Amino acid sequence: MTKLSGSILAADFLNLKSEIKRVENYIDELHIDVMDGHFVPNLTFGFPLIKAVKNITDLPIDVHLMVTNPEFHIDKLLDFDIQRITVHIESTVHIHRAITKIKENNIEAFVTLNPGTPLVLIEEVIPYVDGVLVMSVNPGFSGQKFIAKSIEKIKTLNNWKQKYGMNYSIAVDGGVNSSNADVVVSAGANILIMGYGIFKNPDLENLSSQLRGK
Ligand SMILES: O=C(CO)[C@H](O)[C@H](O)COP(=O)(O)O
Repeated sequence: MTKLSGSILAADFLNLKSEIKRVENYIDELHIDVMDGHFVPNLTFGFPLIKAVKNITDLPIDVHLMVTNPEFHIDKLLDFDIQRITVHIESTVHIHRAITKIKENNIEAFVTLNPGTPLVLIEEVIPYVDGVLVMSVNPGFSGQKFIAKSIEKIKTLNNWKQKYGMNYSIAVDGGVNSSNADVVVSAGANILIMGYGIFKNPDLENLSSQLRGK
């Protein structure tokens, strides 16, 4: 089943409540990018924003830590009743420790990798994760163009499910929209994270009815 996840980076933050209310019936979850201006060249609010979003909606929340030393922040995130924490392979030398800690607290753990990072770097932790997020843009900003080579990564990850006898999720984030969503799903992705594709989409109802449940 394909899930749609709204990346609030593309929302109008001055009207965050109405932005979320406008899309919440058409999506399955919200994606919050926490950026530190160091791991990625952009800054966002961390915990106060998560708290604000939790007060607005009951949608499940995926927190994507685009920060160096993500393990410094996992304890604090446990206070927020979130569905998932996504951690970059490039951001810590202790990825196994970070994943284990997240899972011990009954939160889904996803590992993610930048477009320039080969899949082989995450292979060792595949047996421990609930899912893999393929970054299909260089992280930091909404509204960038989908990097076509990401399709190969999605296909390989899909094949690895058999290799490892696992049924982990495959999420994709960056430049996904109405025109390429079908290709991304056919390659094996089951969670489509979209900023512009959801918050700036005048025909979200149509996209949602086409993709959800597929
Ligand atoms: O991680 C991201 C970019 O770094 C975001 O999730 C981003 O908001 C995706 O937006 P879009 O779908 O418009 O590319």
